[in-house]
Amino acid sequence: MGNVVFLHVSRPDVVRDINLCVSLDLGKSSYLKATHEPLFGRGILKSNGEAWAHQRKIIAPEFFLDKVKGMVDLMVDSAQTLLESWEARVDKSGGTLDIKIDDDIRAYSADVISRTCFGSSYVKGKKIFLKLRELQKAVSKPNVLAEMTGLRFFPTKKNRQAWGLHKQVHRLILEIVKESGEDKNLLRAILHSASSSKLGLREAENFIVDNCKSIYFAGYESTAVTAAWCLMLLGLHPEWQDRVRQEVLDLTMVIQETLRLYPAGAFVSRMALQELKLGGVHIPKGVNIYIPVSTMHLDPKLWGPDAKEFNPARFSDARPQLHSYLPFGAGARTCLGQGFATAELKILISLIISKFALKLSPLYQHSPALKLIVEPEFGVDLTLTKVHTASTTTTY
Ligand code: HEM
Repeated sequence: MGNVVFLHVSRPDVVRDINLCVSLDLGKSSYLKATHEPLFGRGILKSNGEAWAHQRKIIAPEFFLDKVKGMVDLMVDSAQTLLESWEARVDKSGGTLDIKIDDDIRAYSADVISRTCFGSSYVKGKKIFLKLRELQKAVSKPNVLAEMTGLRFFPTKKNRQAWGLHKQVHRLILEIVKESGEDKNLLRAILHSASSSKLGLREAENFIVDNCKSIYFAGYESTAVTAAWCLMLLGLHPEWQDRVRQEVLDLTMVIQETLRLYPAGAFVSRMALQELKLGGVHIPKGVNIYIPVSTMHLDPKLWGPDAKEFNPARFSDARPQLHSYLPFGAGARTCLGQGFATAELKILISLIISKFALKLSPLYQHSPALKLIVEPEFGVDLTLTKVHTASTTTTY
C-alpha cells in the first residue's frame, strides 16, 4: 500500500495540477502497467507514455462529432429493438409491467457498441459481452485493494479463473477480427495501425485484443449503468419525466445530474511520472493517485446544501466549477467516448420516456456497489405503463 495516495479532499485545484503534470510528462515512459492486467491488458485504458499517445491518436478520430452523428441511426435502430420488446410485454401483461431493466439496457449498449465500432451484430459479439461481464465480476473483488497491493498477480483460484476467461475473450475477439469485412469502423482503424506498427504477430494480436477489450468495456458497461441510474432517478421523480417529454433539452440536465450522483467511474487515477507536490503533499515518482469522484461530486462546499439531492435544474444556469465535475475525467486522458455516450443515452432515454411512464417499483433495493464501476447491486426495478403523447423533436 506504500505507493498509493487517495486524495480524499474536494480540491479542483489539485485535480488541475495532476492533469497538468501528467500531460507534461507523456513522452517519458511506455507501458507502465503490468502484463497480467486481465481486463484491459495494454490497451488505451491502462497504457501510458508513448504507447498511450499512439493508441489515442488512432482511436480518437473514430469518436469525433461527425463520426458520432453518423452513428445516430444505428443507435435508434438498437433502441427500437428494446422499445418493441417492452411494448409487447406491457401489452401482454395487461397495460402495466414490472420489470428489472438492467439486462435489456446492457443488451442495447452492447448492440450499439458492437454495430457502430466493430460492424458486427450483437448476436456475434454476445459471447464476448458475457465473458467480459464474468471477467469483470472475477476481477472486481477485491478490486481497488488488489490493484494497489499487487494481489492480482498471485495464482489464486479467482485469478486463475480471470486468466482463463481472459484467454477465451482473446480467442473470441480474434475470431471476430478474422471474420470482419472491409467496412470502415474502429476495428479496421486498430487493425490498420497494428499492421503499420512493425509489431510481431503475437504483439500485433495483443494490441488488437487489448484495445477491443478496452473499447468494449469502456463503451458498454459505463453507458449501460448510467442509463439504468438515470431511469431509476426518473422513476423516482415523475415531474422530471413530464419535463423531458415537453422539452428534450431538460434531458441533458437530467443526464448531467445522474452522472453527478452516480458517476460510473468511481475514481480518476493517475501515476506520478515524476516527483510532485500536490496541494502541499509530497508525492514521490511512481505513486498512484486516486481521486474519488463521488466525494467531490457530493461535497456541499462545491455544490451547495442540496448536494445529495436530485436537482437537474442546478445545471440550467450555473456551470460547475472547473475540475469539480469529473464524470468523464479531465485533461489529456479525458473520456474519448463522451460525445458517443451522451448521444447513446439521449436516444435511449428520450425514446423510452416518449413511450412509457416509469415508476420506481417497491421491489427496488437501493444499493450502489463498486464493481470496477458503481452499479446498482440488485438492479433497477421499474413499473411501466404506456403513455400517448405527441412526440417531441429531438436533436442528438
Ligand atoms: C456514461 C458513459 C461513460 C462514462 C461515465 C465514462 C467515463 C470515463 C472516465 C471517468 C474515464 C477516465 C478519464 C480520466 O482518467 O481522466 C474514461 C476514459 C475512457 N473512456 Fe469513457 N466513459 C463513458 C463512455 C465511454 C464510451 C461509450 C466509450 C467508447 C465507445 C468510452 C471510451 C473511453 C476511453 C477509450 C477512455 C480512455 C481514454 C484515455 O485513457 O486516453 N467511454 N471514461
